[in-house]
Amino acid sequence: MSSCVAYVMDYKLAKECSRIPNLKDRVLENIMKADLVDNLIKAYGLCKYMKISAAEPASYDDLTSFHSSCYIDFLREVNESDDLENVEEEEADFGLGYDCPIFENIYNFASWIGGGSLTAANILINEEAKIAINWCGGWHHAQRDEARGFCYINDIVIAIQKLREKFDKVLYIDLDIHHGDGVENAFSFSRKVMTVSLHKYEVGFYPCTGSLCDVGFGNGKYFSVNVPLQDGITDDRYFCLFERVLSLVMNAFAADAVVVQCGADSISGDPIGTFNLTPKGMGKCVERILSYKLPTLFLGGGGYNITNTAKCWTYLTSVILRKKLPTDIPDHLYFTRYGPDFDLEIDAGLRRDLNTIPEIENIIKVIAQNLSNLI
Ligand SMILES: CN(c1ccc(C(=O)NO)cc1)S(=O)(=O)c1ccc(-c2ccccn2)s1
Ligand SMILES: [Zn+2]
Repeated sequence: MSSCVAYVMDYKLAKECSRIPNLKDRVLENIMKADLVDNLIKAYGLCKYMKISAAEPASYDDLTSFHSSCYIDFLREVNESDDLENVEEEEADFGLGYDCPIFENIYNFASWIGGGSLTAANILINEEAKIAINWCGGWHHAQRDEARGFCYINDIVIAIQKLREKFDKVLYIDLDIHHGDGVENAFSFSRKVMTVSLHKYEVGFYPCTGSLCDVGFGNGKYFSVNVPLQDGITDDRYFCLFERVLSLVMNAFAADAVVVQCGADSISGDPIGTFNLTPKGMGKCVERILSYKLPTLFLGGGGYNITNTAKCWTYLTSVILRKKLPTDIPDHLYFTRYGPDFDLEIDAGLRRDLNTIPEIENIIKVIAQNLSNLI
């Protein structure tokens, strides 16, 4: 059955990396997360409604379409090195170490990360589908010449640059609890890419950027939109804010395509995140984005309760496909990971919502003022 939705699977990412000895926890966790998502989507029988595409690895030229050649050359050097200790003195120059440790095969890992979203972008460019999904993508913190915040390659920037070969203006929407700083920085001087990030903004909360007055620079002034939030925001208040902000954005920016980062660390119960959203709440934002009827690329991102992340992205896949799913988790390879409730739904927690109505009204007022400069 032909479908307007394409689903990119990074098969080789998991295979390529699962053989790597002493792979760092965070990287391993991301591979496990991808495997959980793939298996849950398959278990719900959603693949029959999508065109399944295997990710192609990004080439050196693809990676250096955004990242500096000295950064990518260093990743290649590490990849070929048989003694990781002898590259340690340089790693700090490229943000490697701590949150982004180096490991064997790091270049191959990077090319698969970049390749998944690039494959999805090409599917939209070639009109093989109207919507493309890559839950393995969404690494929004990586900068031109350094890894940051568990992100080695900014697959989102690489994909947006590729989309702009056909679509003049691209709207980027970031729903991860963390500010999408790497994508915003890449396009902060551009009028052709509008970045909209809804995120927690609090002293000491990574990456500590994305304030309301952060609007872009030069020619790109007012083409960066930031929605700074506090702990505990709920579905209703988040969607009300999302709807009003995106209405202002769509009125000021005639997008030809949309890219959405759906970081699941915004969902209640995440060990790092402190919002109180549920997949249904994020799903209402996805439905609003689908109503624009534009070529759209959906990507993953953060999410550190990996079974909740798998539930969230499986639910969002069903929203994109307009298929209603039974809430009982179907039997499959990882069924036992979903106990004790074995339920697809994630309930909101009891966390208090620290976002007040006056603060939300002020956010809307300031964003409206800023975007009025573009009309
Ligand atoms: C580097 N950090 C990031 C960066 C990016 C993200 C992210 O998900 N971005 O979208 C999350 C944490 S950080 O300093 O906040 C943390 C490092 C390790 C953290 C941690 C690890 C386990 C449990 C709780 N917290 S938070
Ligand atoms: Zn995040």
